[in-house]
Amino acid sequence: MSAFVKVALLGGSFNPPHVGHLMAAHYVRATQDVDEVWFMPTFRHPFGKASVPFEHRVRMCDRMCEDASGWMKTSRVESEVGKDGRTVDTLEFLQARHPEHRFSLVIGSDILKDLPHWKDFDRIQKLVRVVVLYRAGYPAEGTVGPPLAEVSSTDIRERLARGDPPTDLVPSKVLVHAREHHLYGL
Ligand SMILES: Nc1ncnc2c1ncn2[C@@H]1O[C@H](COP(=O)(O)OP(=O)(O)OP(=O)(O)O)[C@@H](O)[C@H]1O
Ligand SMILES: O=C(O)c1ccc[n+]([C@@H]2O[C@H](COP(=O)([O-])O)[C@@H](O)[C@H]2O)c1
Repeated sequence: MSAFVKVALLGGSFNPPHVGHLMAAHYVRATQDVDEVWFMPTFRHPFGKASVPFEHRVRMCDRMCEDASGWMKTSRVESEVGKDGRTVDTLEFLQARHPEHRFSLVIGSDILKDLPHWKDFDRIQKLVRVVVLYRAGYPAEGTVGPPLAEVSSTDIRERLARGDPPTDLVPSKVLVHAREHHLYGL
């Protein structure tokens, strides 16, 4: 057994979290030799993507983690790095803070087209193992596993906007939080 805690990081807006994120976490934990999966909501999105406040997205991710036995967590680290939300800076910060952990970075294949615009993706690949999941609709070289759920936060926000509650796509505890706080027009 490794002396290190092996942590897979799944960064994103989580606006809101959905079953695609949940399935991705389960898939990674089941197949990619990791002990924990951490959801890492954006604080300052590098491309300026607008979302409901960070605290709500953290709390919705927490609700999504509640039924797992501690291996699925939410990290507030993006609010602590103090820079402009670039993943390379977050990874350096986490590695300095947790020398006892071995991190990997998980991304969906929809993100591959954006990587030329990321800061220092070459350095990211030197710092950590990068796992690219096959997001349904985005086939690409080098992905792992079968196509994962065809669901996005964008679809969910659109359904909410037209009064069609996406109870089949969002963990029920996440929807409870969104309802209690009147997020997304609920
Ligand atoms: N259904 C899915 N299958 C595989 N990966 C996913 C899926 N949904 C999201 N991801 C991955 O999870 C990470 C965070 O995604 P994010 O929170 O931006 O969700 P999203 O559904 O893509 O949101 P939006 O529609 O608002 O862009 C990204 O790496 C993304 O590729
Ligand atoms: O590091 C970068 O330059 C960079 C540029 C854009 C996005 N990211 C990260 O990519 C992850 C997914 O973002 P998104 O747009 O799908 O919500 C999230 O963790 C972002 O911080 C990172």
